[in-house]
Parts: sequence; structure tokens; C-alpha cells
Amino acid sequence: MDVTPPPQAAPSAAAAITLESIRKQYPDGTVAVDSLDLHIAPGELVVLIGPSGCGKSTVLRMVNRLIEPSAGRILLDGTDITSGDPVTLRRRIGYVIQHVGLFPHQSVRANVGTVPRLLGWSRRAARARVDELLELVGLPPGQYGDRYPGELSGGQRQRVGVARALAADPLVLLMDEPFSAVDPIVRGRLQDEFRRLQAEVRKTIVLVTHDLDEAVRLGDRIAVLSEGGRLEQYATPDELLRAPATEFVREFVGADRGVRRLAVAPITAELLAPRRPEDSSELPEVPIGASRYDALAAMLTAGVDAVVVTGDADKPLGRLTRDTLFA
Ligand SMILES: Nc1ncnc2c1ncn2[C@@H]1O[C@H](COP(=O)(O)OP(=O)(O)OP(=O)(O)O)[C@@H](O)[C@H]1O
Repeated sequence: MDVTPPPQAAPSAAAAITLESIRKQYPDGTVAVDSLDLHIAPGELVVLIGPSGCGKSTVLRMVNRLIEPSAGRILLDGTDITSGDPVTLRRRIGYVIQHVGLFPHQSVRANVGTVPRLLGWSRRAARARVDELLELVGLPPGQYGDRYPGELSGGQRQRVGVARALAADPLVLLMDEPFSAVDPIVRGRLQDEFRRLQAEVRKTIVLVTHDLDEAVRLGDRIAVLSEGGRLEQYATPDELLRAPATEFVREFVGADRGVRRLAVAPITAELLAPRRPEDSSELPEVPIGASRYDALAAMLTAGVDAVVVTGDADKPLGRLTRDTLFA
């Protein structure tokens, strides 16, 4: 697989986020987040997940200071953001919420161009950026740029929200249940598109969701929180599903975690057994590095209990049996 970025891609800004002993106590005494430490690398997509009321949105909104922390520090690339002007800060941080919050009386182009305009970009530069982003989120500007939000589907509005959040090349993108207002089919499509988009722009993203499948699909790492913003586990989707760190996480990820994991756990060399002479004619082939789900699907389709795993130039490397898929 070629992972070299296309030569025309401009380097895009992405900051590391560090939460240090961050706490939020609301004026009525509720401690939404007690003392949370979390580090997010530049360009990483971290999902915050946990039961209702555990403090996910509070954590997210402290990063752009829509909510002020009661204690602790938040650093962007090592600089404390808890002092300084919150409005300036918010212009460097994209924010996408469930019900997008587009301006209904402004065109799609005007909506996406909001922050560049506020930042004083020239009309030409702003327009070029807006059109580039609309193209990137799959809404060709010639067709959609002059429409109003009321003339779009829910999924299209959500894409405009994402384009708007990315318009001024933010350091960080915060997303609070961004895909939950659309039906499951549109949601799946938006998630796929969003993954492709993230592979291209590589922003540092913090995404809040209730949906474990969404977390597993999108997250580079997942932070599982329990009440009071307590960090139960912070791990890759594969690790979280393979080895829940606490009883809370084990229950949260559910009894079917082995099945969910098939989609995110790759086929690796150590799972393979030597080939048998009769294998090549009988068994389907699956490339190394494909997901274990792909291997299971190939087995079920062919009605067999094993596949031949291939490497470079389709060279057979070994056989993978159904039992080892869950290892
Ligand atoms: N303005 C407020 N004043 C007092 N308590 C609040 C306020 N906002 C949130 N809370 C409380 O803080 C806790 C965390 O809320 P938060 O919205 O961060 O949770 P969440 O994990 O995002 O929940 P959900 O998944 O239901 O959206 C909850 O107990 C909530 O009732």
C-alpha cells in the first residue's frame, strides 16, 4: 500500500493535547470530572466513550473553553490554554456537534467561510479554501455552494459542519456525537468518508460518542470513562477489545467483544500454521494485514475452516484456521 502523501497536499497543522489533572465542578456542586490526565498525539483521533453523564462532553468543552476547568491544566503543543483569550483559541479549534448549528439564512459557502472571514482572510483565499473543502467532503461546490442548509439532507448538513470546522485549518477538531442525528445507513457512510478525510488532513481529533462500533471504527485510541471522568482504559480498539483493563470496561465493551474485534485485529504472521500440500487448490486466499473479519468472511463464503494467507506477489505464507481468529 502506498502511504506517501500526494505532492500537492499542503502540510496541515495539528497540535498535541495534554490534559493534566483536569477537574470540573459545576456551581451546584456536581463534580463532572474529578482529576483526568490524558495525552493525545498530533494527528491522532481519540474517542471518548462511556455511559451517559460520565463527563465526556464536559471534557471536550474544556478543551475549547466553552467550559472553564475548576483545576488542572490543558496544553496545546505544550502551551497552557487556560489563560489567554478564549475567542481567539476557539478560532484555532474546529467544533462539530450533533445538530450542526449552521446559519439557516446563509448559503453553504458562507457557512463554511465563517471562520476564515473572521480571521480576515482575503475573499479570494477564503473562497478557494471553501471550495476545496466542499470538494473534500463530497459536496461539489458548483452544485451545493449556493444552497441553503434547509435545501440539504441531514447527512449533507453534517458534511457542511465538518467542512466549516476544518475551514481555517484548525490545530484540533472537537466532535460531540457528530454522526448520531442521522440514520444508521447514512451514519455508516459518513463514518467511512470521515475516515478517508482524516487520512488526508490528519488533524488531532477528539470525538465523543455513545456508540462502541463508531469508537472502534474511527478511533486510533479509545478512552473509556466512568462517572466523574475517571479514565478506566486508554488503548487502541484492538487492545481494548482483546484485554479490557477493568471489570467496568469488560462490561462496557460487552460479551461480543471477540466478534467486534475481528474487524480491527489484523492477520499477523504469528497466527499462521504451515501450509499443507492440498491447501492451494481448496482454500480461499487472503492477504496478510487484512482484517480477521475478511478471513472469516472468506471462510464462510467458501464453506471451509481455513484460508491461505499470502504476502508480496501473492506468495503463500501459511494457513489460518477459524480457531486462531479469536487469539
Ligand atoms: N451546567 C451544569 N451544571 C451542573 N451539572 C452539570 C452541568 N452540565 C453537566 N452537568 C453534570 O455533569 C455530569 C457530566 O455531564 P456531561 O454532559 O459532561 O456528560 P456526558 O458523558 O457527556 O453525558 P451524555 O453522554 O449523556 O451526553 C453529569 O452528571 C451532568 O448532569
